[in-house]
Amino acid sequence: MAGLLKWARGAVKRAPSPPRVYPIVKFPLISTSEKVEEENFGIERYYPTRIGEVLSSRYQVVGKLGFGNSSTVWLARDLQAHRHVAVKIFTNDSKDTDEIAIYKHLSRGNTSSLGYRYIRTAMDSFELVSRGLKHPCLVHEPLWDSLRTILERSGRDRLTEELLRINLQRLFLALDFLHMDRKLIHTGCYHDSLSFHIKSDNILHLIEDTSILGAFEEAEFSQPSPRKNAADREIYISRMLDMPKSIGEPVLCDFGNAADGTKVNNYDAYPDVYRCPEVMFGFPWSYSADIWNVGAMIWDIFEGKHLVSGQDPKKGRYMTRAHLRELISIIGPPPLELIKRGRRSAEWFDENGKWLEPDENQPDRLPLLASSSLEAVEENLDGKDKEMFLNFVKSMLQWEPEKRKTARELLHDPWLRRSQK
Ligand SMILES: Nc1ncnc2c1ncn2[C@@H]1O[C@H](COP(=O)(O)OP(=O)(O)OP(=O)(O)O)[C@@H](O)[C@H]1O
Repeated sequence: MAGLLKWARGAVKRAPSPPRVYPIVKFPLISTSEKVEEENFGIERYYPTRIGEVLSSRYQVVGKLGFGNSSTVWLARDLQAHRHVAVKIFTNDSKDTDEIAIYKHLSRGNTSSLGYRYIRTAMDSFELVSRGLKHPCLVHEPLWDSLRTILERSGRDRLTEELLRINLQRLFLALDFLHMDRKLIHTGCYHDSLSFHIKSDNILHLIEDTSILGAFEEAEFSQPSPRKNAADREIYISRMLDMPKSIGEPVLCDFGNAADGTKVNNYDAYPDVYRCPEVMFGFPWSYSADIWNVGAMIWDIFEGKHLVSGQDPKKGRYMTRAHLRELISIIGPPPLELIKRGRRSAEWFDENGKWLEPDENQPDRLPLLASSSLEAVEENLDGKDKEMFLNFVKSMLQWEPEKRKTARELLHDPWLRRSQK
């Protein structure tokens, strides 16, 4: 009987759709002298995707969603499952096969846990080959704008307090799953110009109103996006998805550089202003480094500016000493215990934990800044709201990693829970 039911279910399964035929139509042509999107990162590294192309005998590309340093991302129609998907096609030099392994690892966790809903998952993976070189590919749920793009679209530079809470609640659920269930730290290695930390670009939104996917496909079909003809390919301008009827839940993305939390991680990680004290001082970092990262990111999306600049007035660029003295000004000096643990502490502190001020022998040092506080640099809230918000932020921006609250503890924070009226 069970076999018969299975057969019946299979028999009524829809046959794969035939690929849509893309007629040769006119499209706005971009001058060959203009550099377009991924061309700025070295075009020969990218797979020469064409709109209308069927990938892996299953996914027909219907438009370009975006690009990054290591991939292009395309909206595709899954001809077998009769739905839209996002296909991320990695460059031929990418180390992002790690990302595929990480998605496999993520899917082996407790997928019924709440946090799993708030991380980007992979539905499939395959490989393309172009000019003899491999391009790993991941298939994801199509997602809507990132937090950063939402702010840009709305012409604002900061989220409302309520939106901030909603996003952070989901983010901490995602991090709790990542840290506790999967033993992963979101941000691992850090390359000079690339940053893979938790940031507003890495928080995208689920699409509940799927009509925007059909509208995207039709818009590309009837009014093809501008493109440039290059020797072996067409280079397209990405198309934005329309505004959905309502914005779906936020999901955390970009796990390609996640670090194994069960190992001792002692290498340089996190880009400049998001870097936690343990990385600056040079001792091992763990899950709590992500928490510091979130504390610093909150400033970007709620205050409309970085918490610190890290700009060294004498060197004219980011320097750890400039970062440290800004932090000292707003959260006070680091405890002696922490200074003693740091491999690099002697560069900035004496053996009693006192900041090394400039003197005749070392005039190039930076003097400490005037003392300020998080209260003084927070500009949006007043009274009780401000007090509760700052207590919440301070529980993340603790010099000592052990004193930072975990993602799970932060979910119980009184300021964060205030929205659940
Ligand atoms: N699932 C998705 N749905 C819709 N758009 C997406 C999706 N994934 C990525 N994008 C779009 O594609 C862009 C590039 O994606 P992503 O940041 O993952 O690429 P990347 O090559 O890993 O970037 P980088 O290496 O520069 O951080 C994103 O900014 C986003 O606009």
